[in-house]
Amino acid sequence: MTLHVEIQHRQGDFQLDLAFTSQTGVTALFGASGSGKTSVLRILGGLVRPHCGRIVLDGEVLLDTSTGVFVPAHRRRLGYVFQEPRLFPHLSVRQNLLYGRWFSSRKPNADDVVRITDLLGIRALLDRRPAGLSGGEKQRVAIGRALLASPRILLMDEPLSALDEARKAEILPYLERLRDDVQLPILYVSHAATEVARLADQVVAMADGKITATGSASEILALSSEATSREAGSVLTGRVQLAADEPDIARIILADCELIVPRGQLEHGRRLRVHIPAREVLLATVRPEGISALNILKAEVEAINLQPQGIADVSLLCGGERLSSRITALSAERLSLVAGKPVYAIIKTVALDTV
Ligand SMILES: Nc1ncnc2c1ncn2[C@@H]1O[C@H](COP(=O)(O)OP(=O)(O)OP(=O)(O)O)[C@@H](O)[C@H]1O
Repeated sequence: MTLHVEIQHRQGDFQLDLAFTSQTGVTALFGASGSGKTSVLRILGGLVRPHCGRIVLDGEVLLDTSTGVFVPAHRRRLGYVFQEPRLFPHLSVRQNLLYGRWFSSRKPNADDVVRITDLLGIRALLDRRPAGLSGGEKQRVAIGRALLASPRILLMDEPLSALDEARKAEILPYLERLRDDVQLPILYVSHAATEVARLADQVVAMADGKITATGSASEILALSSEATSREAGSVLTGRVQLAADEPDIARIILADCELIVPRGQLEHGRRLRVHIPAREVLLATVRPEGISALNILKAEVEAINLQPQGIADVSLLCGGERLSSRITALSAERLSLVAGKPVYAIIKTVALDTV
């Protein structure tokens, strides 16, 4: 799958001006509120016609303002999942799920319904009404409805933002399954670094209607640019290991070290990306004792970048992994940090943001 997007569009005082190409996998449109992410999705979905633009999906031109091509929304075969599930309250889950077929050229059959309801863990809910479902269940039904319309790509607009942390944790593994098992291309709008770290193969960072950076999740989330500074940090990839004698925790096995995190809904053996915000990584020059943090990693200072307002961004090497720590310049000075110095990186387990 290749999606090529070029847009120039003014709405009120706001100007969108961007171009990007996304490949198979999950591409995240990542940026602060008001950066224009939803506007891009609405234009892609055919809900808004931009002043100037060209959108090509796998060689098919969906929009080209220079030649007057505008494929209407219902013919684009794109699945749309919004922040709110937008289910019909008077229809059962089954009827809600099948609603999307009216707009699909490929009608789902009974096998499709079984496959998708199993994938999303909603088969037992088929005869229920939306009013009786939890927020997480409703959103999984909304995802199922979008999938049953056989989309070529799924557009997701902050699909977890209306949910509490527990419901987010419930849905994230299903999105990972869509990415890994179904291999459905997803364009995922989010301002949450945690979700982007966990899901995205490619990140398009946006600010003020423009693209500020594109790259892998680890490249973009390591940046301390204006768009990401609050969440600057590292993205580490490992495999989940669960042990019967450790019922509450999971170990994330990385290249040369491991992290302990709350078990939550994590599945044994699954590849997982964890985002560790730089502000949650403390440094010590001797191994701390009598401390509640479970993750204390041996590391070496790679580089120190002094930032405005007395902040120091410290890049660390932990075995084969690169970890960022954001401390005050005063602390860096007091610890006499220099490149090559051995240190201990202390990560609060709850700060791992795997959920
Ligand atoms: N129909 C419209 N008319 C005028 N301005 C609009 C319109 N729709 C959106 N905007 C403005 O465009 C800008 C981008 O909005 P958009 O919703 O795309 O941002 P976003 O990054 O998705 O933000 P959020 O995460 O808060 O949804 C905002 O300043 C918004 O006020």
